[in-house]
Amino acid sequence: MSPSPATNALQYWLSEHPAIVNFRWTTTLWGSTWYFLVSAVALYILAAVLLHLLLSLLLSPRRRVPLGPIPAAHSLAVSLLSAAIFAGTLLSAAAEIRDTRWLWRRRTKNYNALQWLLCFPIGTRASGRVFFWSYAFYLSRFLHLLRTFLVVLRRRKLSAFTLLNQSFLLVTSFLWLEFSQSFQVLAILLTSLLYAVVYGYRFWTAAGLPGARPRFGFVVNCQVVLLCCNLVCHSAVLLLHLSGGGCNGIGAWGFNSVLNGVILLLVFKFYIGMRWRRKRGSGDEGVDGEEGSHRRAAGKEE
Ligand SMILES: CC(C)(COP(=O)(O)OP(=O)(O)OC[C@H]1O[C@@H](n2cnc3c(N)ncnc32)[C@H](O)[C@@H]1OP(=O)(O)O)[C@@H](O)C(=O)NCCC(=O)NCCSC(=O)CC(=O)O
Repeated sequence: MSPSPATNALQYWLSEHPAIVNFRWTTTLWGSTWYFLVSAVALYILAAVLLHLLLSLLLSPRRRVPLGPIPAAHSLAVSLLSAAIFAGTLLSAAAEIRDTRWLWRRRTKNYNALQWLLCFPIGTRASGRVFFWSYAFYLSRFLHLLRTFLVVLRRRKLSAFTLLNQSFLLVTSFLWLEFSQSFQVLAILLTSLLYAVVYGYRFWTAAGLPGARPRFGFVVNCQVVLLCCNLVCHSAVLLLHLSGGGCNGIGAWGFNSVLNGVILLLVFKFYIGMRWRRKRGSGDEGVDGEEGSHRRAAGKEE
């Protein structure tokens, strides 16, 4: 059975368009220099802290800044963009495996698609389809950062975790491209799927769509699942690196593993604390999603 015109169009726009196939990570691309990365992270942290301090000086701690439909629109935009990145990466990875399998097989016998997803052959360059989507993921981080400012305005909350987590993710996605790091295809698939689900949920609850009931611990539960999957994949990368001919970008991978380990510890600490508080019967703002805690707070204020 031949694919439908809609499937063909999707395939073309997500994995066969010349801009995708001929993509190359070069210093002429927006955001591709170390100077830009360091400035962006510093500016983000500074702007978030300044906004938080400014609001603390100008408004009482319980006063929230109403933002109307902006948080819901932002959640919808992040969710749709993440779903597009997920679909693009999936189709591009399939096309890349189909087109380059012969090349890796020539170098290493029995090298299969799963191994390629976990461990790029040494000498892999940041060009072609999957790196196009890696760049799209890196750019999408900037849209993602806006949420920190929306949370500061609406919930009057700024946690060190958020600053750390968002900065780490920006650095991680830059390193993926800069060092053609192994495992990035799987990491993008898992992370963009998580964003599509978490932000879809945030949009759904914010817009009050049918069945929109904030669920206790939804975001942190999703986070724990993702980080556990990452842990399993990281172990597999290490195993392949040590047992085979080595994986490309292993230095960047080691650095990202440390960042991931720090986030994993913070999330687990938060998760255990949240469960423990729930057991003792005291609620915790923010564990059932932004919209739920916002609505509770709004209810208290009204
Ligand atoms: C789940 C997320 C969508 C959450 O993102 P957000 O956009 O809400 O941003 P955020 O950073 O402000 O996170 C806030 C949420 O974290 C949860 N949370 C967990 N631990 C927390 C802690 N210690 N302090 C405060 N909040 C904490 C809360 O439930 C809160 O949700 P709320 O505010 O609703 O209560 C995602 O950003 C995330 O954290 N992903 C896990 C890290 C990740 O993706 N790693 C992949 C890297 S792959 C990789 O690195 C591969 C490689 O090594 O190469």
